[in-house]
Amino acid sequence: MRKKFVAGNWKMNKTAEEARLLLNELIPALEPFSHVERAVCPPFPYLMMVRHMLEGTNIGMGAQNMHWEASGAFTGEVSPKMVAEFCQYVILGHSERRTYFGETDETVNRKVKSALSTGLTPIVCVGETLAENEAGKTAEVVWRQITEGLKDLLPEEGLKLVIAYEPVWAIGTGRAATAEVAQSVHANVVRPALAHLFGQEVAGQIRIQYGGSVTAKNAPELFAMPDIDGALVGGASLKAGEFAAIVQAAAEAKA
Ligand SMILES: O=C(CO)COP(=O)(O)O
Repeated sequence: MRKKFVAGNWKMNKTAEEARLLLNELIPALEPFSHVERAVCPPFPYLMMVRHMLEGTNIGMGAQNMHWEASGAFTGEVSPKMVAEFCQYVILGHSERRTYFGETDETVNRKVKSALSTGLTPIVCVGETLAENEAGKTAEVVWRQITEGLKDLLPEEGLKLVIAYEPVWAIGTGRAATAEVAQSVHANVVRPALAHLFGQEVAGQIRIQYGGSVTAKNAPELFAMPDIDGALVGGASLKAGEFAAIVQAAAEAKA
């Protein structure tokens, strides 16, 4: 049985004060749903503050990116160790990083290996663009992103991964994939690609989140699907009530 996992990707949003206010509301609202794994992923400058605020709760925290090198002359970058001082998770290979910051399957692969060797749980994002989707290339693109992005890992490392399927056309558009479409990609592409790398048994234990315009309204339908093991939430994670309602939907899901 895979434990549902809902993470909020705040992206480049909120002032420190707004972040503090959001968490003041969010922490008590998330408290009752401890059988769902839940995490917030704030911008780097707030990690220390948020770590303090989450002390004594079982709400996790992730960073939104990191470099693969341990240290050195990489102006503006943050190392895996720096992230691991504060966080359990790190989002890697988000489509916004691939699109705007030149990340590739190869750099994602380096980052995943570094994150794992530093004890972080990578949330590895994959997903096709609208053009790729319309050209019927979803399976091909997602298969490549997984098999290249996660290559040369041992099955026991595979076990520690979380995958987020985030179709680019669904991100921030208000046009989420239907539960059936997301389920089909999770079950027919993502999990088989994981099985190809790590074997069926390991693949069956890896959580696959869906991301892209997840709201309190569409979350119950998504979470009812057998291979949708949670969500990576963008816009809706910036509002305490909305994010808590998504976590509640995960807590109440039958699948
Ligand atoms: O990119 C996302 C999470 O990483 C999804 O963003 P939205 O929920 O705003 O569509």
